Amino acid sequence: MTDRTHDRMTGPVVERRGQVTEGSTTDQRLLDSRGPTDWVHTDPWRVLRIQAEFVEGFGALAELGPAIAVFGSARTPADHPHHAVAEEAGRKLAEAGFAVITGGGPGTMEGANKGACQAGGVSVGLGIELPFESGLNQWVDKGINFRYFFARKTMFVKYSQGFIVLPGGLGTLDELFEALTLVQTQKVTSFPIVLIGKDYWSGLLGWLRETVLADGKINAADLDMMVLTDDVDEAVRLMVDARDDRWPTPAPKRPE
Ligand SMILES: C/C(=C\CNc1ncnc2c1ncn2[C@@H]1O[C@H](COP(=O)(O)O)[C@@H](O)[C@H]1O)CO
Repeated sequence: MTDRTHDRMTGPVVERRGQVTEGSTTDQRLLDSRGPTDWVHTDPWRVLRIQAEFVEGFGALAELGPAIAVFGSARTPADHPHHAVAEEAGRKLAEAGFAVITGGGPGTMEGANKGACQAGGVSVGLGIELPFESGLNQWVDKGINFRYFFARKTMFVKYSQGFIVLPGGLGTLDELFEALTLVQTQKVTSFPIVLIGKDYWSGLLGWLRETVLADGKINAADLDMMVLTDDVDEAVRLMVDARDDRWPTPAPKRPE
């Protein structure tokens, strides 16, 4: 007969004989509020929190409809021309029937949310928990706060039909290059990426062409994934065209 008195069960994991490790059971940890709390910082527990971020994000955004993400610097002052461009982009995207998704933070994000909100559109902010608290800007009407960048990034790509990228720093570059990689590897299809700000972005595009392309690290066609413009109307038109290609106007219903 097996002596089960020394079995240790932690959820689905059973430990016996030499494999038994010291520690409390899951129930004990749940019910004994005086017990150690460091277990909530363990990886298995973190997985549940990550899962919860996906579940909450998918739930909150499932019925958003066509949306465009607008990226750009968190540091753009409200009186900077880039802020006005972001506001114009948010407004014109909303007027074209798009929800506008930003990182929900200050600067360019706030500009785009303000434009969308004031135009009566759906203004979304996907915030990120950072060591320096900034919170969702006041123009976000539907906001989700994420702990994990990767869960948040999934939401941007899953719920946007295109990206508009205004001048920005490392965060913006990360978002731009992630989108480019996803399009290049065909993880997303029919996904326009428009850079607004010729003066700001020309240097980067020149380096991609003259160094990265010249050295054979990308194909010429990869550069065509981005359109560079100063014209917000052109940026919005490209988004509308992509939407129309993807969802052509449904044929009128035949009378019953
Ligand atoms: C820097 C400050 C606050 C930062 N708060 C942010 N809130 C939400 N999203 C953010 C924040 N900072 C960066 N992001 C994301 O990256 C992009 C901007 O980063 P950049 O380095 O400024 O270019 C932006 O699109 C967000 O998605 C206090 O001012």
